[in-house]
Amino acid sequence: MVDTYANGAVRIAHTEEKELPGGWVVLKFGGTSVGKFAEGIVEVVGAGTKVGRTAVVCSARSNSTKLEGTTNRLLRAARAAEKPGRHYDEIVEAIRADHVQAAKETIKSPEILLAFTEDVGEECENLSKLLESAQVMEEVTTRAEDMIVSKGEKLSCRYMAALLEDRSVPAQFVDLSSIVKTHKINGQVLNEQFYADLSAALAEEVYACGNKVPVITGYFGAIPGGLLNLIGRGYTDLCAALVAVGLRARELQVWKEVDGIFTADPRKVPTARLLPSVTPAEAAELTFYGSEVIHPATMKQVIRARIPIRIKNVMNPRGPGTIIFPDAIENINPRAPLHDARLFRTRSVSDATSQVAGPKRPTAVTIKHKIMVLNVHSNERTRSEGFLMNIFRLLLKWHLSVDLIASSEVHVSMALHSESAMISGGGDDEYKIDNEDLRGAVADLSEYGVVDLVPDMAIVSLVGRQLKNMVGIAGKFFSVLGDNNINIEMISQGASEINISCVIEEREADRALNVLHTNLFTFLE
Ligand SMILES: Nc1ncnc2c1ncn2[C@@H]1O[C@H](COP(=O)(O)OP(=O)(O)O)[C@@H](O)[C@H]1O
Ligand SMILES: N[C@@H](CC(=O)OP(=O)(O)O)C(=O)O
Repeated sequence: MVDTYANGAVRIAHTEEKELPGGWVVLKFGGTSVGKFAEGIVEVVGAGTKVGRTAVVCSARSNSTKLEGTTNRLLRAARAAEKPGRHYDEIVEAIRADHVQAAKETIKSPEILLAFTEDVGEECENLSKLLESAQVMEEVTTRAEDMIVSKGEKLSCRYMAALLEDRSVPAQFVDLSSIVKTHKINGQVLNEQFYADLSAALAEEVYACGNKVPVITGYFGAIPGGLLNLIGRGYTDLCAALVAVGLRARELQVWKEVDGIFTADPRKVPTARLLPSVTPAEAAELTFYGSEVIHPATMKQVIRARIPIRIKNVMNPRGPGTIIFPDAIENINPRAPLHDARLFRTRSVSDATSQVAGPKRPTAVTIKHKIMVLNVHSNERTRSEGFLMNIFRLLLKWHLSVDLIASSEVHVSMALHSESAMISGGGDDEYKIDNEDLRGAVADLSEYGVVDLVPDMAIVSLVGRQLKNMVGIAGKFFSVLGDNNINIEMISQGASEINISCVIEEREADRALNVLHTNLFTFLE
């Protein structure tokens, strides 16, 4: 007799699952991929099921750009619920219509289409109720906001599961919106035990799908403090990573609309080349300094579990992509898996560990936009140790985090990044500070020295595991910028042995990227 779950899925013994050829591969698809290439996703998943066990994790749908996507619409609905009137109704209706329309265009089976349309209706009705009650309470709490946002992934995954079924790939929608049992985590949120427990719980959800492909909501659970608050946008990457860890997957595949990681942003540098592989530390550095290919928390989890991450393109599934391959186990620092575990290093070129075969070259060049430099020149009364301590204390107080720092005994320059504008004006208008935290920080910092702000800047970074062995590379980096009349506001080199960064004017950013790529990458051919 066939052993089945309550939902009808065939139960496969866990031991048997592990014996299946190839093991588990976890596939993560972002919102724009679901929005624009849903049928391409079906093909990728269908092909995956032929060679091993496949689990799918999806973000909320975006028809064109993330800005106009479901998550942003849901957040706008939450803001509308904070004001009087039912202005959120039209947003809910737009979300509903959008999903139904997508299904009508792609799902052929009338039964599957009908069932999906009814599910969408129910989810949207429930969403309206959530918004209504938030309005009555005159507050959208973090918890309510998370519940509102979770609808995006639910709708998206219901759609992908329906489409897979329609194309004869047996699939099962998996809702993780209440996977986190708050009483179990004992107030300790996002520590390693929490992630370990969660990974195990996610694997159980997958096993419960039996022989069907699980289509898992990237939104996972009622984390105290809020998923959006604590993890931020891009939480689906982390969810996929935890599923991969729980399943001890053979590989985590992150499907995007770009062939993989390039030597520079291919949309800005036409001669950029696809990199077959990068190290976890390089990928982390690139993500932090503007080439956001993968959420940083994601990498930490999978690399610690020694699972390779492959970046692939939904528009070109046959392409090899880029693989982020975990380091050898002895080099993984369990507390900080993206960093070298050795305490003592040598930067000497004769160091045995630095004898890399083949030509030495930087891995990639990247730009981080929306940077502002904050300079503090100490007044003479303060001693240097106390000076730096006070500055960092005030940055903490005002929730400002520093991307890059250069300091002398009595002067400190810090590059700050913010997605939202902290300053307005410029051109013929006076600059003014729009952000409360920045205003508070400037007022407090002024007690310790003279403060000035330099807006409209960008960080340009050269990243590569071989940089530390490339004698003269820093000189070349700065002279290429100088030869092209690109003024450097601030330099930081040495803190990371795989990164050389400096701050330049935003208006020069794309030109800098191109001249650096031309001069530091192509001459090495
Ligand atoms: N070095 C790089 N390699 C690949 N993509 C890069 C790089 N630097 C920046 N990017 C940009 O990162 C984006 C990632 O791909 P995409 O799938 O479009 O993003 P998202 O997942 O945010 O929708 C692309 O828009 C690409 O232009
Ligand atoms: N839907 C969420 C979470 C997410 O991870 O999105 P994406 O995978 O498309 O970056 C967002 O837009 O932030």
